[in-house]
Amino acid sequence: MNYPYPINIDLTRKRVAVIGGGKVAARKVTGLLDAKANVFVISPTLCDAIDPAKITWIKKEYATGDISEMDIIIACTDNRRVNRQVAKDATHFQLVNDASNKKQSDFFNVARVESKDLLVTVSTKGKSPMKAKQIKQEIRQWLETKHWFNQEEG
Ligand SMILES: C[C@@]1(CC(=O)O)C2=NC(=C\c3[nH]c(c(CCC(=O)O)c3CC(=O)O)Cc3[nH]c(c(CC(=O)O)c3CCC(=O)O)/C=C3\N/C(=C\2)[C@@H](CCC(=O)O)[C@]3(C)CC(=O)O)/[C@H]1CCC(=O)O
Ligand SMILES: NC(=O)c1ccc[n+]([C@@H]2O[C@H](COP(=O)([O-])OP(=O)(O)OC[C@H]3O[C@@H](n4cnc5c(N)ncnc54)[C@H](O)[C@@H]3O)[C@@H](O)[C@H]2O)c1
Repeated sequence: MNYPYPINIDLTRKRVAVIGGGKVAARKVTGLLDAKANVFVISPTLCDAIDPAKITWIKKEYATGDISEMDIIIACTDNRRVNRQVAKDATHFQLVNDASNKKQSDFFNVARVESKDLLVTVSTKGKSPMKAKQIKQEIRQWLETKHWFNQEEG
């Protein structure tokens, strides 16, 4: 992504589809539920880290048409062909993240440090997510030394 446009989105009135129910899906679902999004998981399986009571589980393999009513879509099955199909099926007014292919993504998820009155986000523009995670941890430590980040809040 050469020209990213960073924004904070209110997802409380949005429908977000996560395709796949594995480890990566679990991380994305956690962030989406923190943001109070209405989350739909389309996947034949759901890993233990996803609480079925907190999402709508559509227990099936992905098929074209499943995302037609969704605002935001995250494709994170372990099958790149399926993820590509999801990206192809999305219309121009839907936003898609293909977790297995940067080139097919309209947006990237970011690493974040958050407390009640502060949100710091980190992106390497897709180049190194591990580095983003590491930088996030260092920013958190730095904020703690300044007393700008209260662990109990965030
Ligand atoms: C920040 C974070 C947010 C989140 O996920 O919410 C995030 N990835 C995180 C972790 C992480 N990602 C990966 C590992 C294993 C690494 C290893 O083992 O070496 C770990 C570490 C872990 O799992 O601990 C591997 C990986 N990631 C991507 C690909 C595919 C590709 O590069 O095309 C592959 C290879 C898959 C494969 O091999 O097939 C792609 C993306 N990952 C992004 C975000 C976006 C760019 C962010 C940026 O601009 O910097 C982007 C482009 C799309 C997206 O996902 O939005 C979160 C840390 C959150 C935190 O902890 O704070
Ligand atoms: N972007 C990131 O942050 C990141 C990080 C690591 C890996 N990845 C990518 O994410 C992919 C998934 O990783 P994982 O560890 O979550 O895998 P996983 O094996 O834990 O989970 C895969 C999930 O996809 C589901 N699935 C498979 N076929 C499906 C279909 N046709 N329709 C719906 N669901 C289907 C499975 O049932 C399972 O729930 C990896 O292959 C890799 O390419 C992305």
